[in-house]
Amino acid sequence: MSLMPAAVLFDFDGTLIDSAPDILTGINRLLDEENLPNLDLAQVHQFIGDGAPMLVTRTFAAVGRPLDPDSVPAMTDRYMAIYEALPADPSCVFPGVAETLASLSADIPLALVTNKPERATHAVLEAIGLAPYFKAVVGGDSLPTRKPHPGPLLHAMAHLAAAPGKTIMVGDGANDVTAGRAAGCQVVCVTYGYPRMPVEQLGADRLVDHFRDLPSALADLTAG
Ligand SMILES: O=C(O)COP(=O)(O)O
Ligand SMILES: [Mg+2]
Repeated sequence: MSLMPAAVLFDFDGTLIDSAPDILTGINRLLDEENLPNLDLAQVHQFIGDGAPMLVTRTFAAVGRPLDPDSVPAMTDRYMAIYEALPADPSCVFPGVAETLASLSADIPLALVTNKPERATHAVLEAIGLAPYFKAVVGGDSLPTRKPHPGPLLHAMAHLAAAPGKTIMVGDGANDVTAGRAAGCQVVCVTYGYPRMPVEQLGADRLVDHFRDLPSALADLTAG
């Protein structure tokens, strides 16, 4: 095997899974309950990545009924209950992800570091068959901080006993790059996710158009 990092940390939404259609379904059911107009997929792509409370906050602002900050937690709980009741479809896994994670995880420890709440993250991972590949899972509500804060990445690396300088973060957005840099990691971004800005401008060390290109990008970065 070529030289590889000590560990790899992965973002979830937009990197491993195309979760936006399920998130859209959940958000629109919530909006229906509130007698509000529905969002479309392009809007949801823009609202994913900063955790469920921010998704809900952006949604209500977009349909013209901004939430009082005090009502965000309860509305987020309601959204998560709807989302968790939706069956996760294994076809949401991006091409090449399952095979690549299977082969990487045979050689190095992998962790998931997502802003999606932890309980829903575990449920989706189990439903789509990716759970066995991760030695640690950190969700957006697992710790007092979430990405772009480096805390969740540092927590995952401590769990894996992996040094930041030898660990690579793989994501799809600015939060992943900012958190990765702040945690002392190199960063790879996929180009097919939900970046909210041109992916070339995120400042990643490498971009990959397809998940199957990841092992060679990891080997390149590790070789320096
Ligand atoms: O729940 C979100 O906002 C998206 O989470 P991510 O960190 O897996 O992209
Ligand atoms: Mg993401």
